[in-house]
Amino acid sequence: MSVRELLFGTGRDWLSHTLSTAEHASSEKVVVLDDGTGVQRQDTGLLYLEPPASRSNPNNESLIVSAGIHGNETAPIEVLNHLLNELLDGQWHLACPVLLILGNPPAMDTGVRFTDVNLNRLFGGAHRKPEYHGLPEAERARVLERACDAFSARHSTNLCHYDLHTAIRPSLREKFALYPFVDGRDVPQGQVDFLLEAEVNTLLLQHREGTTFSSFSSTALGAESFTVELGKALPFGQNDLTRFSGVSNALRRRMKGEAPPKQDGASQQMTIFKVVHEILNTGDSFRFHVPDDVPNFTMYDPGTVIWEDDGTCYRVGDSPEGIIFPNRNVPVNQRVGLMIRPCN
Ligand SMILES: O=C(O)CCC(=O)N[C@@H](CCC(=O)O)C(=O)O
Ligand SMILES: [Zn+2]
Repeated sequence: MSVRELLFGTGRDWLSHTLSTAEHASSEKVVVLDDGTGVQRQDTGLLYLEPPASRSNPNNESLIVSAGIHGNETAPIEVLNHLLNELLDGQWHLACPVLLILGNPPAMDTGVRFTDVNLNRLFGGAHRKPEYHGLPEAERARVLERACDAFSARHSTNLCHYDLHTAIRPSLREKFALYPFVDGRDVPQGQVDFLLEAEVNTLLLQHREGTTFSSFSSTALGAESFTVELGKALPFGQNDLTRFSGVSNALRRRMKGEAPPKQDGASQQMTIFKVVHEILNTGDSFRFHVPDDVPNFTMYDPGTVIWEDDGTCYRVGDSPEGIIFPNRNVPVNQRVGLMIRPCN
């Protein structure tokens, strides 16, 4: 029997196993690969990978890599599943501890962003709020936080978390990352180089702490964390995975413990924006003036009214601002979009 079948059952791999057990927690299972790497299936969509103690970890790091926090963002899920299949098939050897996560299996199974409530607003303990009590996403946020806590307790040195997403709208800048806000922390150059290696050449600096998965791992675990947006969200089977080869190659290189490639200074440059305003749905009188079909990074001139309600009118300030993730169909008090301004 192949390693894949031992872990996931006849004819299955991690993704098909995760979809088939989406409605219930799968039992724990451990398999040791021929090269001594331990693979522990901790729960549905939750895998802990540990190289043998005798192997060196040249980059001295540990990685949490997640996808499918939104169930309809399928390309990053397929990317992680392919990388895992390569590892299980013996195509390369793992050098560092890795926690691999498929975030929201029931939503993945039905091809929706979430089933009851947006999982990526429930981290940092937000899942404990009474209004989320008993909802499947609240329980999943608790399970994921606990798994990340346990992983970081074992592997706290140079812990990094990449939470992979795709966007609802097209983007004028196709691939971009968001760096969660932590007071006084700057983005390390090594992380910028990794993002460029992954063909992500735009970075957004958050202006305050949030309740996203990357914000949780950054604040609570001290990880270097990013939400990474890799293109437009499409259903399973419709992704052109060649568009994701940058992130796939960069993650494989990190998992193998290889040194970063030499940067080509002229062509590789990160464009950085800072978030200047988070638009929230304020309730009955909230009016959002961004049309439904504008792409991410559409820029607005100073003075443009972006949103208003009976008490507030938000206008673009003294220099142009861009819109990210515009989405008027969110519950009261949730994010309708982000306004950004270029830093360089
Ligand atoms: O395209 C959209 O409107 C949403 C894409 C998405 O899921 N983005 C993440 C960003 C998380 C962050 O701010 O770090 C989200 O909204 O959860
Ligand atoms: Zn997403």
